[in-house]
Parts: sequence; C-alpha cells; structure tokens
Amino acid sequence: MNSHTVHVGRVTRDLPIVPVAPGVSVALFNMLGDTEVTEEAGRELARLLPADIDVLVTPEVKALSLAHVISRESGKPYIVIRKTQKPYMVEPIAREVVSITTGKPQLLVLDGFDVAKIRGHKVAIVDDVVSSGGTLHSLRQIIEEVGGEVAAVMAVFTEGDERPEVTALGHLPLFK
Ligand SMILES: O=P(O)(O)OC[C@H]1O[C@H](OP(=O)(O)OP(=O)(O)O)[C@H](O)[C@@H]1O
Ligand SMILES: Nc1ncnc2[nH]cnc12
Repeated sequence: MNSHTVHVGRVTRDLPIVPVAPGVSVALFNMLGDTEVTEEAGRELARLLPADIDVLVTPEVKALSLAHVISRESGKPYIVIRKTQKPYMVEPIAREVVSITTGKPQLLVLDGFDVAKIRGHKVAIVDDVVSSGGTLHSLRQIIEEVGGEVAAVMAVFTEGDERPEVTALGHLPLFK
C-alpha cells in the first residue's frame, strides 16, 4: 500500500493512502489509539491556542482525545459535538454534514445542556483534519446559532486547499 510520511512535532508516521471517493484518495490520519501522536499534537496546539479562548469545541470522534490533551495543557474546558442524537439530550441543536472521509450525511449534535458554556464565549474549534471544510462549516453554524464566537480553529492538519483561518501543524495533499 502506498503511504505518505508526516511529522507531528517530533513524531513521524507513515499514513496509508486510501480511496475515499471515485478518483480521490487521502493519507489517512487516524489519531484514535495513537497516544504518542495525540500527546505531541495536543501539546503543540495548546501552545498555539490564543489566550483569550474560553472553551474548546470538538466533533466526535477522531479528534476527541486531541481536545482532551489541549484542554489538559491549556486549562480550558471542552465540549463534544456528538454524531448521534441521544434521548438524554435536552433540546439538541443538530446540523447535517458531509465530510470528505465519510461521503454521506452525518449529524452533528450539540446537547442543549452545553449551550450556556458556548453562548457569549470565545470558542476554539478543534479537529484532527480540516479538508473540504464541511465539518468546520456546520460546527460554525451550530456555535453561532447558540451565540458563541468562533475565535480560532485548531487542527493537526489542513488538507487539499490552503486554509489560512486554520492554525495547523502541517498540511496533507489530496491524491487525485
Ligand atoms: O473537512 P471535512 O471534509 O469535513 O473533513 C474533516 C472531518 O472528517 C473527519 O471526520 P470523519 O467524517 O472521518 O468522522 P470520524 O471522526 O467520526 O471518523 C475528520 O475527523 C474531520 O472531522
Ligand atoms: N486525511 C484524513 N484523515 C483522517 N480524517 C480525515 N478527514 C478528512 N481528511 C482526513
């Protein structure tokens, strides 16, 4: 299998290149279960986090442990936007999203319990990869709908297009 070598701080990984759509492949970056990469990326991104951020918001699931490390390092709390609506949620706010790696609609759901932690606050969105920007767009819509201000977007990698609005540790090409 072809691979693409990346560096996350002092850690090196060979990412497998996998097809995600007809004629499009990505270097798959899956942090789940990779403690070394998660710790390194989380510490690096925490150093780059603007001081005036109140709260981190991350989408389930691959970026979850990254948000945990940034939270621990920065002392800022984090909120997880889920991908399924649960019966225990209070007045959930949901948006559909199509990411490049999933290719079909998924839900992004904010539990109403968490709205007060976002309303009137400066938010940093945390994700592992920002690619088509579909996930970022829907996260922004949810945060702004409940009165939060997206003041930073932090990711380990951008992918495809350049994204000057994203603070990232590196960039991944799309393979076409
Ligand atoms: O910019 P985009 O094209 O929206 O792609 C970025 C999103 O895609 C991935 O999530 P994925 O859909 O693979 O879900 P998962 O983390 O639940 O596996 C990744 O974790 C980002 O959230
Ligand atoms: N290269 C990639 N690896 C993992 N998740 C992604 N989401 C978008 N691009 C991705």
